[in-house]
Amino acid sequence: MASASLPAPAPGRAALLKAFEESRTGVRGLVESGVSTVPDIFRHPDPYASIPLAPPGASIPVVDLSLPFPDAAAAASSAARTWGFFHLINYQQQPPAAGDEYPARALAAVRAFNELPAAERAPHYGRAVDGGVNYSTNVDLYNSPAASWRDTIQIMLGPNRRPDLAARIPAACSAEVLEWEGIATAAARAVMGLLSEGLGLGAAALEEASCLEGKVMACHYYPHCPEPERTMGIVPHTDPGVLTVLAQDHIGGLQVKHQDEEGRTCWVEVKPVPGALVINVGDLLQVQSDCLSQSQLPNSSVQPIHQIMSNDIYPSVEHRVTLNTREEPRVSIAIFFSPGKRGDSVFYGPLPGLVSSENPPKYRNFTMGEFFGKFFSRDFASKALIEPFKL
Ligand SMILES: O=C(O)CCC(=O)C(=O)O
Ligand SMILES: [Fe+2]
Repeated sequence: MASASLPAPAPGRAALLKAFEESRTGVRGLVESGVSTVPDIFRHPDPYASIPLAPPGASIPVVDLSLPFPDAAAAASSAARTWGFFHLINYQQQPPAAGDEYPARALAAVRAFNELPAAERAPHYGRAVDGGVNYSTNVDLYNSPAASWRDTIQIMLGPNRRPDLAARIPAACSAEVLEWEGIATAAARAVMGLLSEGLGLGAAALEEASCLEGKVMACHYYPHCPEPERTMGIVPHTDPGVLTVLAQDHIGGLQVKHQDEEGRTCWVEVKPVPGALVINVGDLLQVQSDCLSQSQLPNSSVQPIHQIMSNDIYPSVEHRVTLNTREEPRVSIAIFFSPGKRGDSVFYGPLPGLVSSENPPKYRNFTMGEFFGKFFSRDFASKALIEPFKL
């Protein structure tokens, strides 16, 4: 019996991902090739469903670093408790000189790299983390049900920073992003001081717990999208670290989940504020407060040596990036700070000073290896990261 020849089956998601990945030019490469629709692998079922947008005028709090320390600490602590997010202003001691404005210079340099000809970007494309730098589309590309419209240069700044790191970062932005690292780290140090103070731990607690030493920078480029309603820039997620310092350009799109006084949940836009950084609490600050070193335990009794976790006092709040119809791309640079002390015998868990019989610990202790192992084996879109550590 003669069989009519059937059309070849449409390639499955795995084959489409493979073809996309082999182009080595990211989402920007799709835009360069002239796509006028969002390819299937980037389509989200209904990206903007479910939770409403907050009315215009709603916004995250502002913390002014030029206020006297106790006032700034009270403002940061209140913002972190109620929103998990705030704008930080007056974080640079001196206004930047003309032509030397940061973070604008770093954002422009990241944009310049992403807009180099495809043949110059492609050699950088890859997912390996051992080189200290990678450039790819979505760190969770193979773990998530739908890809997002974003390319990222990821830079491992510490601990175990490579001595040749500067040479491994694309030359188009290397000097600028490393200059920005210094300024952003100074801002993070100041904010950690405020937040530690706000927990009643004294200003030095987070820094002493090595929370400025673990650093990953993610330089995001969100190309213009032909169908912004079909996909996302970043799906709703929480950040894994202790604290995130984010610089964004003028485009906007970041939104934070927030519950108002009447208990209604909505997405609040984080509109770009010139001269402000966006600061947010990460999962480890929500959870952690107590770091234990087995090697320092006399007679196996437990002696806390680091205390950094807030036992849910500072929540790590979901956020996402939406796309818009503007022709321009969006650029942002996030630095995720986390504890630099990572040995198998170094444990993190709720701070003894914050727990009592009325306020029992909500999480068990864990190592950074266990924590980041969970982070890299899941897709972005879940709050599931800290669930396994809940008591
Ligand atoms: O680009 C942004 O505004 C946010 C980026 C972000 O949430 C992240 O990298 O975790
Ligand atoms: Fe994030």
